[in-house]
This record gives sequence, C-alpha cells and structure tokens, in this order.
Amino acid sequence: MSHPISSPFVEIDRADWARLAPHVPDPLTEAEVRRIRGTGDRLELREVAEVYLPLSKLISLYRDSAARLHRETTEFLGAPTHPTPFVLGVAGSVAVGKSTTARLLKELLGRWQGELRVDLVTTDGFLHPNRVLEQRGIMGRKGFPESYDRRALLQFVTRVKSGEAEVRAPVYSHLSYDIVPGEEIVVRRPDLLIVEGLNVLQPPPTGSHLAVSDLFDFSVYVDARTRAIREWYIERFFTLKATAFQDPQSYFHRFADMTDAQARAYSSDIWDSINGPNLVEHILPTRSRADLVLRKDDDHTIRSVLLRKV
Ligand SMILES: Nc1ncnc2c1ncn2[C@@H]1O[C@H](COP(=O)(O)OP(=O)(O)O)[C@@H](O)[C@H]1O
Ligand SMILES: CC(C)(COP(=O)(O)O)[C@@H](O)C(=O)NCCC(=O)O
Repeated sequence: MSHPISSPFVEIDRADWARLAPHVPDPLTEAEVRRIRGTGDRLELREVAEVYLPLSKLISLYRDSAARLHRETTEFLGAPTHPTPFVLGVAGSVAVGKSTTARLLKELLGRWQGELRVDLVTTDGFLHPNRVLEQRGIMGRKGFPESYDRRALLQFVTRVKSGEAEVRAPVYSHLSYDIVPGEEIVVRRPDLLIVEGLNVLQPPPTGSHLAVSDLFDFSVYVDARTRAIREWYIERFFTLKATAFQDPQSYFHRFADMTDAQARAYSSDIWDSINGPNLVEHILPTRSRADLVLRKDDDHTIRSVLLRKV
C-alpha cells in the first residue's frame, strides 16, 4: 500500500501567527503602505503588523544564524573570510502580489537591526529581449522558464553572493513590455539581497548542476487558489486599462479603449494561454521547495502561514 507523501510544512493559522508579532509601534505609515502596495493588492497596515512583522523577525533569526555560522566557520578555518549577503527568494504566480511582498520585506528588513542595506532585484530583467523571444518563436511563453536567460541570472546572484563589489543586472519595463536597452541596476555588496520572480524556485534545468534557488538562504512562496489569481489578473487588467495603458508609450496602449467585454475576453485569453498554464506546469510544482508559504484567501488577505518543518 502506498502512503501519501506527508507535507513538509506546518500550517499556522493567521491568528496564531499574529501572536508571534514583536512589538513595533507604527512599523510603517499609511502613505508608505500605499506606496508599497501593487495594483490590485489589498495590503493593509493590519496585515503588516500581523503577518509581515513576525515574518521579518523570523527571517532575521535565519540571518543571525547564517552570520553565526559564518563566524564559526572562519574561526574553524583560521583564515579571514568576508561575510556574504543573505539572499532571500520571493516566488509565486503572475498577479499574486509577489512584488508587494518583496517591496514590503525590503522596507521592514532594512529597518530591522539598525540600518541594513537591502537590495531588491526582479527576475524580469533576465527575460530574453522580445527580439530573441520572437526569433525563438516563444513570445507566447513570456514568464515560462525558457523565456529567461537563466545562466545570466544564476551568474548575477552568484557574483552578489560571493561578495563582488559591484554587480549589474538588466532592467525590464512593463511599459515597453521589453528589456530596456542600456538600462541596468547596480548592486553594491548589500547586507541582504531579495530576488523576486515567477521562477526563482525552479530546480536546475536538465544538464545544469545549480539553480538560483541553491543560493537562497530563505525563500517565500506567495500562494492563492488558481481560480482566484485568474480573477485578480483580469481585475488588474481593467485597472491598468484605466491607468498605465492610457500612456501612449505603453505597449498596451492599443487596448486602452477596449470595451469591457473585449478587455475581459482578451485578459482571460492571456491568462488561459500563458500565465495559467505557466502557474500549473512550472510555478505551483515549486511551492514545496519554499521555506515558507503565505497563503491568501480569495479576497487577497493572508489566511495562514506554512513553515517548513525544521
Ligand atoms: N502591463 C502592465 N503595465 C504596468 N504595470 C504592470 C503590468 N503588468 C504588471 N504590472 C505591474 O508589475 C508588477 C509585477 O506584476 P506580476 O509579475 O504580475 O507579479 P505580482 O502581481 O505577483 O507582483 C505589479 O506591481 C503589477 O501591477
Ligand atoms: C514580466 C513577467 C513575465 C513577470 O516576470 P518576473 O519578474 O516574475 O520574472 C509577467 O509579469 C508577464 O508580463 N507575463 C507575460 C504575460 C502577460 O502579459 O501577462
């Protein structure tokens, strides 16, 4: 008789998790929460206090432990070694709210123990430019593992993790729907690097030995029901249609004057042909590789936290 695979996580109900919150008076202002909150997300100050403060505390425990291990290893080797940045991965579907989570953690962790230098990099900068995607006939697979220059991403994180003084990453624009030629972000030996993207928890592709997730000291997967994320994607499309798409520079400007029926049909189609299949085939299977899962309800609020059994 085969046994069901038991979960690698313990699930902690939001109310129990909130009791672990350290006392931090006014961690962020309303204006800061508004600035951090992505289009369509419902992040509230209450969620910052109840969910993200305990999470920041936990991540800082992992960071302290990594620093201690580093000190002890240096002592053991009897040779000085430089401390390396702590690397945090944030994964999840398109439209699940990963970028809000990543921006919020950057803000909270940066203020946690004095002034920590935290840098945030999104993996869209490592997408192949549209020109290459077109050449390879994979424009309809933007966001799938093969649409990224995975080697360049791995090299980037390896160089940051190994303490290089200055490491550069390319930049993607949702406005032009492409890599921005000549633009880059520069990472200079941060204390902590956050790497956010759909595919950051992928195992190494066949023939490679290492994946970017092998360099993570901690990882968070933002999770919700697939049906709910589909609705969030479509709702966000409507909001973007009324805002970002109105910009004549936007790649999506041609959709700015769509009727509601056309917008629903078009965004459902993108979801059903690209983002939905990518979630089911590639992203969801990586959830169990995370150290922690934030599970959202259909109204976007975080319902529970799943923590890897240690
Ligand atoms: N076409 C677009 N135009 C402008 N902003 C966009 C567009 N698509 C997505 N965004 C923004 O880009 C960010 C990342 O979106 P996404 O990759 O879907 O991840 P998530 O919703 O999990 O943060 C979000 O803040 C979203 O609002
Ligand atoms: C740019 C993205 C692939 C996300 O990139 P990430 O930063 O997660 O690597 C995604 O937001 C996207 O634009 N997907 C293409 C399909 C669509 O237009 O929704």
